[in-house]
Amino acid sequence: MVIKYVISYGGPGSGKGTQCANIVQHFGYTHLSAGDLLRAEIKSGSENGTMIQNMIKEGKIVPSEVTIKLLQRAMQEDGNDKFLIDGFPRNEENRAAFEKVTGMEPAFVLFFDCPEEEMEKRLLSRNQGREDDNIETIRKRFKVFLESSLPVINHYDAKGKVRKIDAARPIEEVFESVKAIFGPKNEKS
Ligand SMILES: Nc1ncnc2c1ncn2[C@@H]1O[C@H](COP(=O)(O)OP(=O)(O)O)[C@@H](O)[C@H]1O
Ligand SMILES: Nc1ccn([C@@H]2O[C@H](COP(=O)(O)OP(=O)(O)O)[C@@H](O)[C@H]2O)c(=O)n1
Repeated sequence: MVIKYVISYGGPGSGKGTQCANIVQHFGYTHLSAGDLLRAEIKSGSENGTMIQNMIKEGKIVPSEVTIKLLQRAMQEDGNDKFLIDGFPRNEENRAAFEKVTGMEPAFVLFFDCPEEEMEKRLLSRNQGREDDNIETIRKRFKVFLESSLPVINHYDAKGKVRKIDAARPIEEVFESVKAIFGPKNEKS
């Protein structure tokens, strides 16, 4: 089976997860959120749980090998051939390590571009009880995003794979842009 994956990329609160849920409905991809997988790992009481929890509280990026193992396991268990990988890669090391381990590159990268003020507003009203949605951790996450995003985007840009979307618009409008990128031929019948 030939496996294909698309990356959902953007700052914290840019709306990646929200758009991924729409894409799953419309285009039949399996959504794999790196953040959700890491949070599930904390809950499962695994030996890495405490380390992951501390990193997330500080807005830091968990070592690649940990996140990659979780993604690979989820892909193997699912059995679909189309994956939407959300919140990964978060930095250049994430990207290079994943491609080395799997030997696969993404079909394309959806880049949800959103100003910080808007992302901050959304995160502060997200109400999912997340330990990292407080102003102190949010600022740290923005800093990490600013520092780590450019090399990742530049890498994919050089390969012509970045599809930049203005994510500051209402959810439905953003999804119209997403649909135009996936194209009518990929819609579920
Ligand atoms: N286009 C949008 N306009 C307004 N609010 C949005 C939009 N997209 C997402 N949201 C809301 O903002 C918050 C963060 O969105 P989410 O999809 O969780 O972001 P991310 O996965 O990028 O961190 C959620 O509460 C979501 O309902
Ligand atoms: N590839 C990843 C993705 C998330 N994470 C951690 O998980 C946190 C939350 O990521 P997320 O993708 O669920 O949420 P947002 O920060 O995009 O809102 C990040 O701030 C990191 O601490 C990570 O370490 N490595």
